[in-house]
Amino acid sequence: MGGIPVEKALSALGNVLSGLKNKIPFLKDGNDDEATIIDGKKIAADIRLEIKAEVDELKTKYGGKVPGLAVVIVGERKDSQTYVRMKRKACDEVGIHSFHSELPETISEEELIDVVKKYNENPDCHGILVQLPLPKHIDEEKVLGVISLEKDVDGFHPLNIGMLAMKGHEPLFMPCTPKGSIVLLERSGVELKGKNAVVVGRSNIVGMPASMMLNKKDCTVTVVHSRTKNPKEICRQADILIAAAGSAKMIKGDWIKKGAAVIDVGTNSVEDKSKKSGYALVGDVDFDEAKKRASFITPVPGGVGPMTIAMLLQNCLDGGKRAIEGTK
Ligand SMILES: Nc1nc(=O)c2c([nH]1)NC[C@@H]1CN(c3ccc(C(=O)N[C@@H](CCC(=O)O)C(=O)O)cc3)C=[N+]21
Repeated sequence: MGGIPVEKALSALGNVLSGLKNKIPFLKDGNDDEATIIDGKKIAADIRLEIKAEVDELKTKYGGKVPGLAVVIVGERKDSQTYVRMKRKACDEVGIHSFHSELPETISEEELIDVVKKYNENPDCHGILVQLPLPKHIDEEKVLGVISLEKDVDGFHPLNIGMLAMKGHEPLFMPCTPKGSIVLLERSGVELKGKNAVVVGRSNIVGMPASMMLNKKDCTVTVVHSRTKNPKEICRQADILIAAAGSAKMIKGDWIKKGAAVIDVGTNSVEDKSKKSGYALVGDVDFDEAKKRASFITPVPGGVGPMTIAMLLQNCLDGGKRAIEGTK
């Protein structure tokens, strides 16, 4: 069971050791005051290898059956097309079959719902992802609510979110970005139990589920949002800080408690003439300032982003396994 135990253990150990290195004076290299940078790209690549091994195992055991993911994209937004391309490539890499529906901007809500229902009924499809945002004439929640609970690999269905919130319940799937943030902390050896965690932002897809997941991990959680009176003072109490506000570099060095672990979920594109594309991706945290105070910090890009996709693959594998093995 569980793929390649030796490589897996060594890699996990490597991640924890590179985290510990900064904590133990004689192991530490470089500047004492700088945080360990959590390498999301590397951790996501490790996870993809683990997933690939499990997909292969499933395939051998069940006569060639593999998990299947349907990706539904409406319209021609450049960023959505990029994300969808990355998801497709990641599926190919681990051996998950992917189905694609590229639908015109003008599609009606009913037609889109029919596409989702077809995938609900397709036994070779174990996960359905409707790329957000959808065009304005379509009610996102209505469409997401049609996705079968067992195939809700984004974890956005109200019942999955409800089970995440409730004590004594576990959702079938958890949203990928906050789940990826927590896996980054765990694989870096950051203890969560009893810690003060602050989540900046309360969106349905990141901030709100992140706060519930941290609560389930026994953190004491505070949510900071646009109406919070003293966000800086509250952030300064955080042992764990998750920034998901969607505002470039809003979290400055003096918002960070010394030794905090900082996960930056922001992906803001800002103009940058030195780049060929004309823009650069920056987080919600002022990275250069924050790394002087934090003990751990994620970069943007290369932090949470790659983990979002790794967690999507993990959710597909989990859904595919439940369906193929006939368990619930
Ligand atoms: N139904 C749905 N599910 C989603 O999970 C979903 C969505 N809709 N809509 C859009 C957002 C955004 N999202 C990202 C995925 C990967 C990176 C990622 O890998 N970023 C790279 C950089 C990529 C680049 O250079 O542009 C990084 O941070 O290193 C970022 C963002 C998933 N989303």
